[in-house]
Amino acid sequence: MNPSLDQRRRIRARRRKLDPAYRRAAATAACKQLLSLNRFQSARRVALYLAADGELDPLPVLRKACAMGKHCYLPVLHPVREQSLWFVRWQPGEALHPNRYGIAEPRWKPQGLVKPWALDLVLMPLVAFDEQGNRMGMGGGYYDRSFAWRFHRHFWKGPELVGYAYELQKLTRIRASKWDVPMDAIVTESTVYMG
Ligand SMILES: Nc1nc2c(c(=O)[nH]1)N(C=O)[C@@H](CNc1ccc(C(=O)N[C@@H](CCC(=O)O)C(=O)O)cc1)CN2
Ligand SMILES: Nc1ncnc2c1ncn2[C@@H]1O[C@H](COP(=O)(O)OP(=O)(O)OP(=O)(O)O)[C@@H](O)[C@H]1O
Repeated sequence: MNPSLDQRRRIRARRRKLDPAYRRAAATAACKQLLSLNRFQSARRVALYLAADGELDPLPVLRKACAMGKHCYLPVLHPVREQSLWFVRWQPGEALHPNRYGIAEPRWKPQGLVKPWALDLVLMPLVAFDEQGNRMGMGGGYYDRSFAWRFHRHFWKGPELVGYAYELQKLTRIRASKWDVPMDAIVTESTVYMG
């Protein structure tokens, strides 16, 4: 069996088993870590995600960011571009609908859409990471496709890509594929790993 498939399944299962009290404490602690970063404080347009499958919950960050006057965006499966993402402005209380994976997303409207390169900071959901900034996701290649243009940029690399995950999702080393877009930093409930 493909070892990374097996690993993906194992980590997802471990993540789902965390108890609610730990989840809440971790969501608060990770939010504090993120808020302490200059690159978060100076970001105006921030993309986050809505937690699914036991992911570390960025809702405290979303609330705080909105209160700080930042514009918050959520990933939406691109209607025509295969396995790619768009980002749609969203605020707590606005309507959400499940996408084909059952993950809640806002309905896109032309005026609320932003291209990935127009964001300042992207909080990336992930299944596993390593300290070098390598990321293993859910296996759809969505974030890799959406930020592949980064490979052709030498100076301006667009938004800061910040992984957001539980400490238990850290692996010693992830073997990156050529299409894997590395992250600039990873924030967990206990640490910030800087790329
Ligand atoms: N919260 C959150 N939102 C996100 C992502 C994410 O990782 N987390 N994505 C990050 O890319 C995109 C969605 N990507 C996903 C890719 C695969 C599966 C998934 O569950 N796949 C099934 C098998 C495939 C199927 O059901 O058709 C599985 O692995 O069991 C879910 C989301 C956009 N939104
Ligand atoms: N830029 C790209 N162009 C074409 N195909 C790509 C690109 N990036 C990834 N893929 C394809 O997507 C598939 C899934 O990639 P991978 O397993 O790295 O996804 P992932 O990062 O885990 O998923 P996600 O970003 O959705 O969480 C691979 O088969 C890969 O060939």
